[in-house]
Amino acid sequence: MEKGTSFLFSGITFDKKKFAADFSRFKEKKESDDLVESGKSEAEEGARPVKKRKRKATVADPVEGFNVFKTSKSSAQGIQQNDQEKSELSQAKKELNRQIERDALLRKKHKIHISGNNVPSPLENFSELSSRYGCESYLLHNLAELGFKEPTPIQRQAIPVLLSGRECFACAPTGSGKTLAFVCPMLMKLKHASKDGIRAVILCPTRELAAQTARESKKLAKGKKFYIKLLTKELLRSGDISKLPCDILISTPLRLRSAIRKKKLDLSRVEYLVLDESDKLFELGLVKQIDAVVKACSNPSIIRSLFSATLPDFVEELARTIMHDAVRVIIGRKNSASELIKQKLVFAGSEEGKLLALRQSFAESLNPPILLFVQSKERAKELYTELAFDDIRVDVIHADLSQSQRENAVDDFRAGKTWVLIATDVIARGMDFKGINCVINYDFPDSPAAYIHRIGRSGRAGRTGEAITIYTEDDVPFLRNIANVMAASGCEVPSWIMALPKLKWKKHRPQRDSISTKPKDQKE
Ligand SMILES: Nc1ncnc2c1ncn2[C@@H]1O[C@H](COP(=O)(O)OP(=O)(O)OP(=O)(O)O)[C@@H](O)[C@H]1O
Repeated sequence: MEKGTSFLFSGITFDKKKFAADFSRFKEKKESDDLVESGKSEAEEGARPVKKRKRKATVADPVEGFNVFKTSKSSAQGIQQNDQEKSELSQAKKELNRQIERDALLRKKHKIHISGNNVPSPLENFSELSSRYGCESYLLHNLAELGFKEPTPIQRQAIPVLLSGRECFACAPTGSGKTLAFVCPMLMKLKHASKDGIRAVILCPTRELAAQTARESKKLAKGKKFYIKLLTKELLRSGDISKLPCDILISTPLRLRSAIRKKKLDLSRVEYLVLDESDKLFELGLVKQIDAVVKACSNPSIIRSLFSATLPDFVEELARTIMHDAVRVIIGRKNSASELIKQKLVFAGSEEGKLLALRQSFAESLNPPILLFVQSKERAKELYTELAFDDIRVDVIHADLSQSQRENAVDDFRAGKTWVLIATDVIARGMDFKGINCVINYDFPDSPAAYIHRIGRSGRAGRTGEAITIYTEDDVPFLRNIANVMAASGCEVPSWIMALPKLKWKKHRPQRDSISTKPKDQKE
């Protein structure tokens, strides 16, 4: 990728060298004004329109330095025209500078950090979707109906980037509206439903997230007949799905690769590919599947984008190998937790101590909905068995459950039928449960990224939330990394934790004593 340019702290002086790209874009625009009759060029779509210049048709266009055959009259006219051109050029430069300054202020206000060439102006409001990009009324209507008054910071910047036909990798806090940031431009670019094969693909790491994304996309597309399909097991079994009309296909990588292998799908016409929770998708277990999908999406003009709340350097490096002239958008600090979450660390001496502390805190004040994370499905089952007989509406979700059991667990939690949901990391990413009051890390998370995603199930869409992380002696060496995340998002951390040595952290999933309080001979 080419070296990034950030306008964030730029002044108002127009530096031709620094803004060579913008300057040349401006020049190109002037030169092509008479040629472009309708429709916006990519550059025009990106920057706000610079005042259009009407060229005079009376004088033959001089070729610079070769005007020796001109009459004195025409050279006088030429000088006059030159003056006019100069003054128009300086006006346009001023306007461009003002725009750059406005963009910088807006980005600064919303903590939008960018790098890349000719990054389009961020959105000031949703109505710019129609004034700048000709957005259809159904979409604006749906945004209003969903109660979205203002674009979130990631939406302000990523939507114009994608609408300008640029590839994008984006990192923004959990619960900050990344889904809309990629679905909205996708719908706008696709324009109408078509039966010409699959035109867009969204990959999500889990079935639950894929189902949620499909549902949210349909809400945004309401009133417009798009074919938005979730690639389910049933759909995959139902014979030839290659003929199925499908504008947007949403899937997990495993299922999609399986469809590609069985030659059930043709992805050669895909125009847009989104990798949601991209760092998860690039993890060892999934990267081969992603590779297969990326290869199958062979359309040379495909626009790819990567979104996540955590974007480690290795993902950026991988992304650079597949993306062209991409724009990088970071909201706030990279790899940080949402500032809306009050984070706490609690020490427990043993597994028994953990359970006791949990029961006590539930007895004192239970403020559902609560999401409780443990490190494995075995431990999820054990904790469920312990709490199921307490006077709490508790449920559990993990990978050993059938798809319908998993769906029911999510639906009941969403509907408020379940107060406390015990979960493994299977729902740690992307899941949008409205108004979770508290996330409890019953077992310490196995990485800082897992911590950020787990606690990010609360404190979403502008609401506040709470996160409690229980740690034992085994977890102490890893405390510092979590404490760093906490401190970076403004939470207080005991000084002794900040004084702990920094550890290079791979995966921390220690062997823990059983949660079960049943005597050994009564355990299954
Ligand atoms: N412009 C907006 N104004 C208000 N709410 C919004 C806006 N855009 C999205 N939301 C809401 O914010 C919530 C979080 O959005 P979303 O699930 O896309 O977050 P995310 O950034 O993808 O989070 P995660 O990193 O956890 O996947 C959703 O309930 C969504 O409906």
